[in-house]
Amino acid sequence: MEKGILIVLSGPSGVGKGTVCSALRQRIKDLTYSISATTRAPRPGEKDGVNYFFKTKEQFQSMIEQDELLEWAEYVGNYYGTPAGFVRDTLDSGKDIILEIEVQGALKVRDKFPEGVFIFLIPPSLNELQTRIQNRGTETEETIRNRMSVAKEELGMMMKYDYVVVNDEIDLACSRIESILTAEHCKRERVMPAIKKRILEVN
Ligand SMILES: Nc1nc2c(ncn2[C@@H]2O[C@H](COP(=O)(O)OP(=O)(O)O)[C@@H](O)[C@H]2O)c(=O)[nH]1
Ligand SMILES: Nc1ncnc2c1ncn2[C@@H]1O[C@H](COP(=O)(O)OP(=O)(O)O)[C@@H](O)[C@H]1O
Repeated sequence: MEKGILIVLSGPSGVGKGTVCSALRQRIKDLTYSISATTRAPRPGEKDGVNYFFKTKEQFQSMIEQDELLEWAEYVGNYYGTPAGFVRDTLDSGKDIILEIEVQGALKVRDKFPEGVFIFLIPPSLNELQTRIQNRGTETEETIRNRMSVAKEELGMMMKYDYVVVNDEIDLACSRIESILTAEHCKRERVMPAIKKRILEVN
């Protein structure tokens, strides 16, 4: 069986990765989402095993020691990592998987999966980025300052990605990413299952 495609979506905090990713999963039903492990505290409404696997520092350390993580990174005082087994099993079953991770981790994934598709989401402007983080209302003023300063560094890394997508409007950003994925499937001489279904329905 043909392996699935590994997709990495990165971008500064508050750009809309989470929002765009869930909209994309609504549109592309056969896209699997990789749930990361983190030592960050859950935000209101976040659920263990849905948004993240919430871990203590000791549990996270043990995952590193047991070689359970495809990559991991420290980001603004917390650890984040991608469980390796789930990613490999999904790809082996022929399904595409999307990882929503920050830049340092993405570069490590690139070493292991050079054939992956690396997409960087950017805001229309830095002012708009700050407004989005503030309006989300999940961060303290200090965390927002730290995240904005990391954001500027991260934006400097966008040329290391295969594609840069502007998240001005959620629907537009999703369509751009969908087009990228369609093109990547074509490059690999495949038709995305969602498109195949659409064509069959028309005929
Ligand atoms: N390297 C790495 N980064 C991750 C992982 N999971 C999430 N991240 C990134 O960690 C950063 C902080 O995530 P989070 O605290 O949820 O904040 P948010 O991006 O503002 O929603 C974001 O850039 C995420 O994409 C992971 O498994 N590995
Ligand atoms: N295109 C957009 N236009 C306006 N607001 C957006 C857009 N995309 C996301 N948002 C809002 O910006 C905030 C941050 O989005 P989120 O998905 O949490 O970002 P990230 O996962 O990158 O940190 C949320 O309040 C979200 O509703």
